[in-house]
Amino acid sequence: MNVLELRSFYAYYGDKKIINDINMKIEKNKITAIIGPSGCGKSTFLLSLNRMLEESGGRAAGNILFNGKDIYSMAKEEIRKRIGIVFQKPAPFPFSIYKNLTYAPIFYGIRDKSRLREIALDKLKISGLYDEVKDELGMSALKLSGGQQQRLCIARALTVEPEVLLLDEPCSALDVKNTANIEKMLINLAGDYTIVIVTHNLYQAKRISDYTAFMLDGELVEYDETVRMFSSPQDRRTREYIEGIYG
Ligand SMILES: Nc1ncnc2c1ncn2[C@@H]1O[C@H](COP(=O)(O)OP(=O)(O)OP(=O)(O)O)[C@@H](O)[C@H]1O
Repeated sequence: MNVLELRSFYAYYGDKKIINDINMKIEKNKITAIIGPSGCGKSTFLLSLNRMLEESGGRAAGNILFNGKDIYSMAKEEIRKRIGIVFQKPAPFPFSIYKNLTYAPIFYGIRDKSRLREIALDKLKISGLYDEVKDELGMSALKLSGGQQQRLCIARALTVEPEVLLLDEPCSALDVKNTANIEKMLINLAGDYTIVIVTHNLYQAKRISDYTAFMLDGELVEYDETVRMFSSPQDRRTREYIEGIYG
């Protein structure tokens, strides 16, 4: 079953076409990796999926269906709640760890203190941070390490129970150990959430994703199960990209 479907989708910054006629279905509760050379439009693609494209000054044309409904006909707040996003640079709010985790649920109307605590602790556990911070929930999130901050940002994105989690190079500022922690977490999350991850790291795409999409100059060149894409790419350009990086 697919959660998101792009139909003849285009994205522009000014007159410049960044995304060119993408048709694609994104499978529910799977990890889909978006790969491609720098500047090919991966981030623009991701921002399009929850309408943050507009905030960054871009413009969309064509359709993106979310559970069959066009996201451009839905309220932005609803889209943001149901399709969360985490960026490359960990960016916790300059508040306590606990407040980072209750901020969005409070914004969306949850007032019950025990419910808020339950949400915060649950997401900390999911992110694997609980044991590391359980006695310091009142501490500023900015005092956490970079890897912990990024796990907190993912936990925070999950506090409003999105269906889809978008991640834009979430590990590129992290070391190997922190990257491994996040990859493990994402694999665990995939049973309950649909994950779309932009990565320049082909090994990462191979390790964690079920499907991989290869983009070039704003076009979707090839989209397939990750195992197939890496073992027998159908398009010469995909093969060259994969081989170029490896070789
Ligand atoms: N806010 C913006 N305003 C104008 N042009 C932009 C904006 N954001 C991105 N672009 C342009 O859109 C094109 C695609 O950028 P994008 O960030 O989507 O590529 P990318 O594949 O994610 O690149 P990288 O791997 O380097 O992050 C680039 O030419 C970039 O300069």
